[in-house]
Amino acid sequence: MRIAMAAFEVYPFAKVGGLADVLGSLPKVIEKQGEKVSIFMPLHKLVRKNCEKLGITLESLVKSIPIPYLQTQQKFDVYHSKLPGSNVPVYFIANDYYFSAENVYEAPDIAEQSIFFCASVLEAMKNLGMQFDIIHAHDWQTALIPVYLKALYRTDPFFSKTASVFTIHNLGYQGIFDPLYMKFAGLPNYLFSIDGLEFYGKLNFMKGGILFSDVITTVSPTYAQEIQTEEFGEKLDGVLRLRADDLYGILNGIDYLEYDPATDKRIYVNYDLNNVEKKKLNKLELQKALNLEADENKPMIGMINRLVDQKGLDLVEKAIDFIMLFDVQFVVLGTGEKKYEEMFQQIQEKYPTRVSVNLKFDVDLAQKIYAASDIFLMPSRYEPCGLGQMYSLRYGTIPVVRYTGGLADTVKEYNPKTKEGNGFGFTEYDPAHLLYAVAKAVHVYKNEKEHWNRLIKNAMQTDVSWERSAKQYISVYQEALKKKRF
Ligand SMILES: Nc1ncnc2c1ncn2[C@@H]1O[C@H](COP(=O)(O)OP(=O)(O)O[C@H]2O[C@H](CO)[C@@H](O)[C@H](O)[C@H]2O)[C@@H](O)[C@H]1O
Repeated sequence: MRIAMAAFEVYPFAKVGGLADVLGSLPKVIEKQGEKVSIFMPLHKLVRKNCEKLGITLESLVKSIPIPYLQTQQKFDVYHSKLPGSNVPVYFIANDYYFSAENVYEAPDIAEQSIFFCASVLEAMKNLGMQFDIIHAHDWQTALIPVYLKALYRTDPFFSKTASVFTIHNLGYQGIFDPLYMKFAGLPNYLFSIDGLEFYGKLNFMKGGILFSDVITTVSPTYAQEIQTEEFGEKLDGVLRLRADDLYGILNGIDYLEYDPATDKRIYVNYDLNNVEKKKLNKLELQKALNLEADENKPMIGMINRLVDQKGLDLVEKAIDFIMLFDVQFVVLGTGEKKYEEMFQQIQEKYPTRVSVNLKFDVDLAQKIYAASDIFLMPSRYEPCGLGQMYSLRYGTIPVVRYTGGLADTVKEYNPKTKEGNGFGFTEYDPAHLLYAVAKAVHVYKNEKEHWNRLIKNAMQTDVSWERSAKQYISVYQEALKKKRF
């Protein structure tokens, strides 16, 4: 099969959150399993910067391609490179007007930007004569690709054998805009209806992706069920129930080659299951680097997140003073909403010797925290899959999570009787429940060394690789070809 993926973030070219990790790793594993994968992404300013840093040169393929049906004179160029560590081609859609913001999601008009990208991807394929069996679009920024395929390109023989797959990485971001963008996008008016892109009087790109793709996936089996309920459905639960037969939940994985504590160059000291005591050296080094008391026996709780409501940070705010009573260290890495940045700054001021708050985006520091921490905190309000807990497991850092979405699919409560389980968690969205889960973890860490060592072993042996999930994607692609509608 020839598969084209389209997304706004691909690691290492541009990363804001977990979407980049998925696009930077899944295609490589699908390729290893014998399929041909290509990636299409915008040539963000950040991509140019990262390519410079990584010594990657981009090859120019075509220049100044117009898109006749859009209400813009803007044209696009296509550049080409490969996903590092693979043969997966990456095609960059370049246009200085739309993709010159400092960061990925900072363009002045993200609706126009997304429309321009989606149309460019399809026009680039035609222009370069690249036909695909599957076009796999990720998140709302690329959700108009399946819409265009079913609307404007429906009778185009070039795409007659192409099926589309749309993956929801996060239903919390849908791309909701003024209906006037229908005209800019060159989409027929009849699509602006309750059975189409209309959403409470607005235009909803993600709704388009859900309704017009041949198959929909999301990033964990539990989240696939949750989003069909009113509680998690973000007002699209009805539409998702309508397409329940074509909706699959496939758990994300992580790149086992890139993220391996035995070889990871970003961490201070490498270790594996056979010499896991060396993990503590990472803690000692990080304590020194972050000006915390260097004490290998102090439990260190790590947290790495985009600082947004989704991540359950209000629970942390309410529980933190009690958590600090356990005589722990707390290391935070994240950027995001101002209110949360301020909240963490205040926590840092209150506990200057035991808390380290790092309000920046730093992938190297992230790995150091995954390796150094004893406990990784992820109390999300909702979590489509979550990668932080997966990196933690791989690095022998015990996750304490709220059992929702992919967190419920990957973290299993430790049972001291059977010695099974790889972490701790809670279900009710409540600070007391979070506190209890942290207390359990700290208690075992401090008083039950044998169980703690078993937990580390179980965590590091948990399979969070892509192998199984990549197979599932391939069979979903085959389903999409069978299910291809009109
Ligand atoms: N300040 C910082 N510095 C360095 N690295 C940072 C960082 N802040 C976050 N990160 C990194 O960004 C990634 C976050 O990924 P997650 O999957 O946990 O959440 P996210 O909500 O972004 O992803 C969405 O998409 C993914 C992919 O499908 C789903 O797993 C998830 O549930 C969904 O919300 C991790 O690799 C983490 O280390």
